[in-house]
Amino acid sequence: MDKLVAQFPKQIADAIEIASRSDFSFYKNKAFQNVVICGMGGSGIGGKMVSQLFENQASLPIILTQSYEVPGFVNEHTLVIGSSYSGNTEETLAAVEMAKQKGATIVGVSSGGDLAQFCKDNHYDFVKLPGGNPPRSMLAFSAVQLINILSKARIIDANAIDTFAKCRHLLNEELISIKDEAKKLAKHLYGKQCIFYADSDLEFVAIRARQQINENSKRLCWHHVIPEMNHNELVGWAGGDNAFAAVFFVSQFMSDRNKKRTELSQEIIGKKTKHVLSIHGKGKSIIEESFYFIHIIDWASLFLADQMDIDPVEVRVIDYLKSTLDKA
Ligand SMILES: O=P(O)(O)OC[C@H]1O[C@H](O)[C@H](O)[C@@H](O)[C@@H]1O
Repeated sequence: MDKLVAQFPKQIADAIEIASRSDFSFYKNKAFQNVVICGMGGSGIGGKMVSQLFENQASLPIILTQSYEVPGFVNEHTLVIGSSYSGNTEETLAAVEMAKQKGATIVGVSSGGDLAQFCKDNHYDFVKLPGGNPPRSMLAFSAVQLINILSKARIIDANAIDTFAKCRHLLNEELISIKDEAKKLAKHLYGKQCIFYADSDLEFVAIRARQQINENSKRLCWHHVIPEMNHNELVGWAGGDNAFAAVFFVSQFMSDRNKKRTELSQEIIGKKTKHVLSIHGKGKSIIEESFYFIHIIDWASLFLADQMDIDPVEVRVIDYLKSTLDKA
């Protein structure tokens, strides 16, 4: 897993290369009214990332769905993107099948599996990713392909992918500080109940933190966002103590009001636990900044696993669940 995380900056370039070779026809003579991305876990996070990062710029609503179904509004004017790294995740496969029944335009993104076959059988456009790795380690690949599909359809800026190229440079330039921050974060989380907070525009960053600590470090944790947590979870901190470690991802692009809310939340939480850490963003755009945060998170989840002498790769409990479901 260390090798895969170290390759994250390079994966961005490799993913752009795959995107540049993709030859699509799905958008020709189509006037889409909405977009639905279907994806779970390590593939779903790419959909969440893209739907949030391009929310203000996109000409259409972009929704992520993480279940066996697509929303009721899906019809022949909907673009549905099925994103599953293995191509075999049953929720995603059921959702794209339902989208097909509703006459939606479908594009698949996977390394193969049943999703590849489904796209082949139905003559849907398909992007093939390099296979053989845990889906969560291939986020750059799935996110870049989603961006490429959306920009090809002119739903987002045609040059959106260029911003991703800049992320690679930022991650390479900042590697030492990224690893230092990740070590600090892992130390902060060790032996405690982890809670991640981010501005609501960057919820996917906090979700990525939760997912990576769950799967790589095998720890329970949760996340919430500013400002919504100010209306409920902050009160729950009445029961908080030093067993909890709070982490705030502080974006440079946060509104002044949310900045103030973050500071006040930190002050209030700081009265309950001495373990409150802020991680400040770097980068010239929110896209660069989110890749910066994600690289810190990914490394931290491995450092934490190492401190606990845990194998970050195995997800035996998910394998057990899936095989039991298969027999049911
Ligand atoms: O990207 P996919 O192949 O659809 O996988 C989605 C998810 O499936 C399983 O639950 C894996 O254990 C997760 O790690 C993965 O993120």
